[in-house]
Amino acid sequence: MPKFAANLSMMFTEVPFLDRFEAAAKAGFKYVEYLFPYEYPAAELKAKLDQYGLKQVLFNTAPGNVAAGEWGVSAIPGREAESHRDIDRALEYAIALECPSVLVMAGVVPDPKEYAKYKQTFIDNVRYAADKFKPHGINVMLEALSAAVKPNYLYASQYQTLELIDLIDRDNVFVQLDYFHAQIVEGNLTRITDDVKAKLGHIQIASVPDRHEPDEGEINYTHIFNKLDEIGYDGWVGCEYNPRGKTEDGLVWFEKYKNR
Ligand SMILES: O=C(O)C(=O)[C@@H](O)CO
Ligand SMILES: [Mg+2]
Repeated sequence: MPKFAANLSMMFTEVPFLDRFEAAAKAGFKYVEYLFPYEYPAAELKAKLDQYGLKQVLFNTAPGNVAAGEWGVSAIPGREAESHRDIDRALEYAIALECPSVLVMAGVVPDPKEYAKYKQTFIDNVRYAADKFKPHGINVMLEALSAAVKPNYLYASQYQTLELIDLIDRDNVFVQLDYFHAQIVEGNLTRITDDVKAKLGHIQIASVPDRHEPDEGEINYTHIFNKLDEIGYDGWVGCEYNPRGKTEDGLVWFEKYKNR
């Protein structure tokens, strides 16, 4: 059965960020992921992980100017120096946190006519990340985002992710398959799982359409978790959902998985 990671950006938001490590551990999680570590010194975050016996499995490169609609800068032509700085900073955190994977955020493409330039910029910057991460055994994740969450993000389909990975041509770049986005964009989740399995590096889950616990809505997660066992997936599954109510109250689905 999959190893589940609590997403501390979305779960346990009843308490301040630094208290969410304890809350996740108390709820039975052994692994955590979250969007960004950069507001805190890495040593402070590592101390929290160690104190509660947790392993960090994923975080993202910096998002750029979120208030201005940005969601990553690594695809934006002219922002290469900033992208490289963000990647270098992410690497420092990944080493300090002993985190095996970092999602390199691409960014939105404001004008579809510019798409090819953005795509090539992203390919070049991800190659930079992959080459910097490689000696440390750290992997780069690429995640397709649905327009429902981030309109005009560089890529929305799992098949675009696969094409990008092919073009980037580095052996430490993998698919981060978020079933929430994949269901909205293309469905066919069983086939998608088979199609990406050779390059599958990380998974995220939530119900569709409401992005709640994985026990309601369009996706049959019992089937998905069995499918992940069938393909021999041994990575992590990030619980990237907005709890319906109090986080702990929504964890009934997790009971049978929590000792893994
Ligand atoms: O939005 C998501 O889904 C994510 O996983 C974020 O980390 C990146 O947009
Ligand atoms: Mg996601």
